[in-house]
Amino acid sequence: MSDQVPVIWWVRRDLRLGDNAALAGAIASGRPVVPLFIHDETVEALGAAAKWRLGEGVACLGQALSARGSRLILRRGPALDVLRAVIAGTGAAAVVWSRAYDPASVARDKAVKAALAEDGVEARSCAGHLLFEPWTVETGQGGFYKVYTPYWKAVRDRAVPEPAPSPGLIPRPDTWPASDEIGTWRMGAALRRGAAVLARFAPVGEAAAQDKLNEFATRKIADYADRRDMSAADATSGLSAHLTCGEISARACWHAGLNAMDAGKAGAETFLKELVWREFGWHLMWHSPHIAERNWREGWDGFPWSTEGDSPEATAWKRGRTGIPFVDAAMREMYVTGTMHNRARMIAASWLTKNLMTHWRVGMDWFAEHLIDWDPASNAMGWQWVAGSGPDAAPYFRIFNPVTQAEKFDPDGAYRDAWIAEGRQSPDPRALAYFDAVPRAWGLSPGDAYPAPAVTPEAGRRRALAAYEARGG
Ligand SMILES: Cc1cc2nc3c(=O)[nH]c(=O)nc-3n(C[C@H](O)[C@H](O)[C@H](O)COP(=O)(O)OP(=O)(O)OC[C@H]3O[C@@H](n4cnc5c(N)ncnc54)[C@H](O)[C@@H]3O)c2cc1C
Repeated sequence: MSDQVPVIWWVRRDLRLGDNAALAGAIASGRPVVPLFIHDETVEALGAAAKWRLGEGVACLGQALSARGSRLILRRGPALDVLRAVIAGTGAAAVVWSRAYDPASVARDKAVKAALAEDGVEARSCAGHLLFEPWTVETGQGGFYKVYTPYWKAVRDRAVPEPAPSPGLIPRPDTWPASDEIGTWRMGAALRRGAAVLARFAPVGEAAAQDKLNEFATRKIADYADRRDMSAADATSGLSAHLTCGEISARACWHAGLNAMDAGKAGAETFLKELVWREFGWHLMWHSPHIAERNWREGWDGFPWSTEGDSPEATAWKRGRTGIPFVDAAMREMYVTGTMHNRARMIAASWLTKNLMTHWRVGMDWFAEHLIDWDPASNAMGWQWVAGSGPDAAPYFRIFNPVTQAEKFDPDGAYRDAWIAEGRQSPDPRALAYFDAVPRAWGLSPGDAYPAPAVTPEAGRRRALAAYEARGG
């Protein structure tokens, strides 16, 4: 086969040049590489914030490729149709991509692989999104792990290859296939005016991700274990959206953590453990994909959660207007930055599923719409963990009290002050940004009175526990 027959690098959740086995494999073939991003039905299905963030990441990768004399070709349509069209147009003989593990992508990729094989085109998938392929971690009995700690013990000493450097040269074809302009895809359309606010708060791209990792490993990782729960402390890596988009590899993060551990930085192991929570989420989703659809434990199916996403209580939760400052601060942080502190996610989720007795799916779907770091596995695992219906979940009767949680994790009120404007003399700019981020139709203004809670922590707790006991504990 001629060396000039191109290879297509099908770009998906690996918006990076460094440590990218799919790209490296394409280059190693010695043939011209056609980087291709497809706006297919899995992109169409994304929530508003995640779609906007992906679009920004794709644009950034396009610029990085152009700076190296390559290009990112953009096409829209069902993945197989687009691949066949680009193969026909370029004469490409192979397609290579980084694996995805959510059920919709797995089904698509299987179908694409089979169809391309029938067409006589080589199709190869590579690892890259995770540290450990989900099927490679097995219990002694040959099953999958349902509890985090034994999973951690099973993987913590595994050898993880060092991240590979960025390629020097990306060979280009003589002629490029046609490409859409990303602007015509309007990936921020569903966010409306919220996109401009997010753009101020969300760093994008491989270089930004690497900077964040370096800064974290140099300045923050030593205190990570002690300070990661302090919601206003800026003590975590802030890498989640970069990881979700694949702008940095999990291996690069893992090795930064290992190096910090070798250097005696106390919080480093906790950081590795958190990276492994992400792995565990994907392990669970791979082996039990229903985790994102229904109660992982069937015993919860009869629980009297409200499934009404637009009840007055659920609506107040969605809008950051519950009257419980820690919960409201959390929700507002999400509209402005597209992310939410982990402790705040737990408290916001607990308030919805326990004090407001609303189904975790309502919350999971809402987060999926508004998080730029939306990760189907971590989101589903997190919600089912808080709700009590998941594997290795927090017991239902352990109900977070947002007032005592605030005393512990936001002792000086800095987090609540950062995100709540009502009643403040000179509100924080971030608190004001919330009013620019949310839909005008909500009719909110910083001069509004702060709402009184519809349910107090004590009353909500009693109601939730009564329902739990009626279910038989
Ligand atoms: C209800 C709920 C929903 C969540 N939804 C998401 C989601 O959609 N996307 C997402 O990336 N994370 C989700 N998480 C996990 C966690 O809140 C975020 O990963 C974390 O807040 C990201 O901030 P960071 O990058 O500064 O994390 P760090 O504390 O710096 O951790 C480093 C990395 O480890 C991983 N990680 C950390 N904590 C967890 C965790 N509890 N579960 C899984 N992975 C973790 C993330 O990839 C993170 O970037 C959810 C948690 C809960 C309780």
